[in-house]
Amino acid sequence: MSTSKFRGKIIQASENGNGELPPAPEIGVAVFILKDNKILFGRRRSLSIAANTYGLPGGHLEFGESYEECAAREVKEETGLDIKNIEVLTSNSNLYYEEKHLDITYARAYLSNPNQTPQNIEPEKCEGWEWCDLNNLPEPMFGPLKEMLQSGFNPFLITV
Ligand SMILES: Nc1nc2c([nH]c(=O)n2[C@H]2C[C@H](O)[C@@H](COP(=O)(O)OP(=O)(O)OP(=O)(O)O)O2)c(=O)[nH]1
Repeated sequence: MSTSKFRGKIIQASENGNGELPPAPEIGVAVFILKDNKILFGRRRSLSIAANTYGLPGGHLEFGESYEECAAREVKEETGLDIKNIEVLTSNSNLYYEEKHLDITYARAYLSNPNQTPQNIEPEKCEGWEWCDLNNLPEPMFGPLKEMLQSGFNPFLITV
């Protein structure tokens, strides 16, 4: 019988009655793209978790990918932008809405060509991209991201 651990407790596949294990944590990468004093945010559409909130470009880590590779790939897929100087800043783990366990790594990056403008390549997932000031952040914001920024996390200043 297969087992899994949930909140420190060993769980057997039969325990939830249908023979399924609890869902695995989701590994995500979200990218602060910095331009002058602005950060790129997009308003999420209803297909994804945290619908209608503002979040950073990003997505799920694929098998064999580094965080930096994931950051570059997701940014390109979602915005068409090429980014450079990608640095991993921090990670956090959240039980979000008590439904999903999100393990998110945040990276920072800059535009390879500062004249590039973001395109909304996945309009089914995002309403569009906006450059926002750190002192005038868009609302409502993706919960864990908001908590991090409200606690004083500053992607412009953090040294890694
Ligand atoms: N894009 C993005 N994801 C975030 C942020 N904060 C945060 O916890 N996440 C989590 C939600 C998901 O568990 C995970 C991936 O994000 P996503 O929901 O945008 O994924 P996606 O559909 O674009 O990616 P994919 O499945 O195509 O790889 O990261 C954020 O600011 N931006």
